Amino acid sequence: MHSLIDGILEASRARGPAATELWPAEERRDLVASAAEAKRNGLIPIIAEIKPKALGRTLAQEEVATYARAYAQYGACAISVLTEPTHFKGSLENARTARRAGLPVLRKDFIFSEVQLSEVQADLVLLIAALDIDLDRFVAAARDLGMEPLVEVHSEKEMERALSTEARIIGINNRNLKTLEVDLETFERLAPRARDAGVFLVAESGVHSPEDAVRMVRAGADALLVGTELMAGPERLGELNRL
Ligand SMILES: O=C(O)c1ccccc1NCC(=O)[C@H](O)[C@H](O)COP(=O)(O)O
Repeated sequence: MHSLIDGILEASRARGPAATELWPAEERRDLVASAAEAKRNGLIPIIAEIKPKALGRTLAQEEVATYARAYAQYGACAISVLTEPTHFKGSLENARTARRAGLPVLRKDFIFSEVQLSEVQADLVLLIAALDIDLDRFVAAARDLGMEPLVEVHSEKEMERALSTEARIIGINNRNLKTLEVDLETFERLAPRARDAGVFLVAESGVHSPEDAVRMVRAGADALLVGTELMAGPERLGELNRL
């Protein structure tokens, strides 16, 4: 793992868990249904990310709300919110604020203990296979809390591990968490195996142009997760999600 990630995990351990909140089941929003609706509307389903790190600073809640509303307006199928504060300058509050825009919210963080799962309400929660957590246990624990797990992989071995769980949504991260290099070929290489298994497949990271977006869809993505490009201008979503 890159030393940056080691630092993130260390900081999280030092912070300790935030106050527990219980998920009200009737409020849950479904990524798969939302992606299907985007497709019916002629759009590439995009999970648009609120990634303060891309701007090099934390965001005021008003700014988070503005991004979230713009993402909804430009047809995102969900919003990903980085909640990690140390490196990504995110917060749990950002997830709560973003959810008011009406879309499903994915909590994106580095989850290595079950206690973290209860820190904030979300519709989906990211579980990173590379963190070597007990995926079966975490997938079940996330569902128990009313959150759908999105299991992220970056290699064939991690893909097999993810497919051996009850996960219904798998994300292939084009960013290598050991080197931080980004290569869209990663998705193209790993996608066929997941397609055969029939899971909902998300292409994560490295999408910066309509050509990149179409490339990921042609390779089998059911949805794309885009951060940096959209933080520079949420209106870019209106160009990226055109089929
Ligand atoms: O984005 C980073 O620099 C990063 C570094 C270390 C671990 C994870 C990292 N990113 C998390 C993500 O998964 C991305 O924010 C997300 O996939 C969007 O990627 P992008 O569109 O390339 O910003």
